[in-house]
Amino acid sequence: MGDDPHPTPPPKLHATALTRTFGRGSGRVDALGPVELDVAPGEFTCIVGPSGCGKSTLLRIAAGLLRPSSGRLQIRTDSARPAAMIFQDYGIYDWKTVLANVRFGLDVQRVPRKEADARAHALLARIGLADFAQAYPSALSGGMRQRVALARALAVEPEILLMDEPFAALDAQLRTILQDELLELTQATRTTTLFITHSLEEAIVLGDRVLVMSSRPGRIIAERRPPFARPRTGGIRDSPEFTALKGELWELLRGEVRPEAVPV
Ligand SMILES: Nc1ncnc2c1ncn2[C@@H]1O[C@H](COP(=O)(O)OP(=O)(O)OP(=O)(O)O)[C@@H](O)[C@H]1O
Repeated sequence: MGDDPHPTPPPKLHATALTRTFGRGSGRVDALGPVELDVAPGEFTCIVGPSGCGKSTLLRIAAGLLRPSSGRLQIRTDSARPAAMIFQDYGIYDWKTVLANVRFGLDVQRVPRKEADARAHALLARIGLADFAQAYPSALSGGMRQRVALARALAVEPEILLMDEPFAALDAQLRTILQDELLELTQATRTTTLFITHSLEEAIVLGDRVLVMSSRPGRIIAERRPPFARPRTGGIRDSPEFTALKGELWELLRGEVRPEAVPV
């Protein structure tokens, strides 16, 4: 066999036979799996699935916040800061200024103050918050707070970005705006991302791949690749391909969302 001039890079995230249960005996809940999942470097993977199917559990295992019950999940790391996570509730510190919040991970990494400030200011400018560097989060709207959380996560140039319903608390218009901003940012940085959402629209706009999970215990039951070249913009929402894929994904999900409620 000759050497392949373009070998496929190993996945950034690799999960195999991954399961998680909570509790014991009659209180036992099979929350997740078995899940097989590979995420390639630079790939933006979205996961959609019914409520309670184990999506957050999967992400928390990826972030190292929770241990699997069986199987394993590996993140291939080239740096000391493998993963950054963003939650729905922002997770930013109210007692720190916006600048200090964005710089937080860099301070932990002991990046020299001057360089850390420069990187934080550059990111704030990019997300339209340059004028708020010295403000405290209490002075910001929900959308602005989530932008700060995003800037803080990206500042450390993570190997993989883990996002759990980051826009769920925002109103529809703001959500669309932040989707477009995240699209632009991640297309520029090519950050490997695992993104959980209830919104099919969000998954199609952002994802290289959309994975559909079954009801609990969540397994991956389908994969679709939105047929939109990169760099793409939010304008794809208006295309017939978008509407068709959204319909197809909804059909896949429909059987999983509270199956007991579906009339026979
Ligand atoms: N710490 C825990 N102890 C006991 N059960 C848990 C725990 N964490 C999650 N569960 C259960 O595991 C299942 C999966 O929860 P998880 O939060 O991962 O689902 P999800 O798909 O993220 O849900 P949602 O979309 O509603 O946020 C649920 O039935 C939940 O009640």
